Amino acid sequence: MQGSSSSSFAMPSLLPPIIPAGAGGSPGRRIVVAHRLPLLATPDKNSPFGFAFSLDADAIPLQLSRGFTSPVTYIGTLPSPAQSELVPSDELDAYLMDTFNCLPVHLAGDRHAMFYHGFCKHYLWPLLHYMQPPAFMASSSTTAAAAAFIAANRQFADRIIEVISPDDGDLVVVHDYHLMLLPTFLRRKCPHAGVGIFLHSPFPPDEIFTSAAGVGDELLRGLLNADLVGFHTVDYARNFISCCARLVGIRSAAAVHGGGGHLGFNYHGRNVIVKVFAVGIDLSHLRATLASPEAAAKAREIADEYRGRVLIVGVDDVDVFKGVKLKLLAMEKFFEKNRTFRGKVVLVQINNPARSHGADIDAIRDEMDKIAHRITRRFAGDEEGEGAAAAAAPEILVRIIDGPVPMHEKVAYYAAADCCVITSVRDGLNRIPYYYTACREEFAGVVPSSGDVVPGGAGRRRSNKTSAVVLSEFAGSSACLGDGVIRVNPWSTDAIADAMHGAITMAGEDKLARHRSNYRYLREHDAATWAPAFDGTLRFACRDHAVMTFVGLGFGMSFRAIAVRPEFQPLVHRREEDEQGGVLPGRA
Ligand SMILES: O=P(O)(O)OC[C@H]1O[C@@H](O)[C@H](O)[C@@H](O)[C@@H]1O
Repeated sequence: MQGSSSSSFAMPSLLPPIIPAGAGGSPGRRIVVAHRLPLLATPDKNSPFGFAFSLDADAIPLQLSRGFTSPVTYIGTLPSPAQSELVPSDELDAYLMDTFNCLPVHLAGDRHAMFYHGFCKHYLWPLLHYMQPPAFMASSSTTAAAAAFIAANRQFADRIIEVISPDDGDLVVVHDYHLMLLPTFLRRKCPHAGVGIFLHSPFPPDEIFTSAAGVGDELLRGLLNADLVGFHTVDYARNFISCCARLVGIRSAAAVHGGGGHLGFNYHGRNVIVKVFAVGIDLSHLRATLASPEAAAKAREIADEYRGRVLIVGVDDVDVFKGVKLKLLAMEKFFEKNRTFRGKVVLVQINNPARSHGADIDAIRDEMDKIAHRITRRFAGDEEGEGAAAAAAPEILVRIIDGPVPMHEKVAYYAAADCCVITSVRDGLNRIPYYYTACREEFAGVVPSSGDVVPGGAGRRRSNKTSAVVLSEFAGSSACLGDGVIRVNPWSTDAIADAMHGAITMAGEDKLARHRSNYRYLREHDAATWAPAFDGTLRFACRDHAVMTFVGLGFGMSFRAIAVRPEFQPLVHRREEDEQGGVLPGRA
């Protein structure tokens, strides 16, 4: 029984090919572990489980598994709301494994809430986004949240232990910050496991990370218990290395440069490689979405609705770090500064549903609504200049769409937009500029160009195979796209407003050159390129596992006394036991 898909059009197979071990692919399986399984769950009375399941094509771990040449097993929690509502059973586990290669981790409701909302989203997420968490450490609820985080990471590791066979070449690929402690638990029970972890979040400088008193060093050790630690950018990798030097005592002099553009540590006699990997978008899946009748119909609807106006698009999670308030304030400034554009430019801001909750999330929504209404109140119907008579009086200048918006509608907005604006104050990568650029290229022709309302563009129909991206310098993707984007400091609303103006009035050749440069990057770094790169480095990092000997604590290590929070104490005690002759992480 296959769960119903969220969209009605046909998709190419999303699962990586099933290749029997030893049949030409890399040996062993890849056990891909993430907080969530790459599944969608919709309530379904006809299903024995109460939910119908389908693969979630937008799940990053699924997209990034496309390039593996080994069979893949996914481990993670069930999608919401199944995670909290479904009663675990062997039948369910067997069904998900048989149908989707998915093995669920059943975290009890309270534990999951404390793990995810309590520790991950309210503590780790701000910390990794360079925010010190002072209130957290004093709170008593924190102890429970930290304990849930530890217990959840252990439970994930236990699930891996049930299926891993290191001697057959199985390797574990862990996604993201929720599971930073997982390698510690896994290595205790399975010292020879080959483990790589990729952080999709930023990683802060040591000055910030030290504020996680009594927690940070164990998180670092968790990462160091992997064989490969991957990041989006060189800055995050460098920050991680300086945190390791400061909190765990690994002297940077002990880090050795590897041939493949990576840094290597010797941690307890084991090689640990730190490396940057490009994460792109799944172009083949995007093309299938763009080819759907739903996308074309939506694109035509958008073109009709915004005909004669320049469309700016923004798509963001509702999250304090996405800088959406700054974006709206900049839009207000843009209309203040550019009277001739009043009535001729509209911002459509799509808010993805928040995955967490709290006063900060509610506050963002309220502020966005207030600013959007104020912009319309101040500037709607106030247009002037040559096109004033012709332009229909706009009802709104900023339209906020509070998600969920299906992918086929998002791609239609991207394809129709003359400019995309992302103003995160801190962001691991942010692939929205990638999607926008790809949709402009791949969907050209379906949506009429609005070039005729841009000064200098009158009378000319510009090709849609062009795009303009205004991107925060604090988003990881700005380092990847380089000069293809107009880079801004999002803390300056003047700078954003000027960048928006620059983007929509940019000379055609300049715009085309930037678009081509961005699109080339997307083609060269398709999501399918991640797995071979990560897998190859992981296998290289694990090459000595079979013959590893204990090098000794003295090598490149010096420990200093760090006060450890009580809930993290069990980890430390175990480590001390290990160092006294037990199972030392990575020791043969
Ligand atoms: O918000 P969550 O559920 O903790 O998920 C975090 C991840 O969410 C993804 O959407 C982002 O692309 C990642 O960069 C990020 O790390």
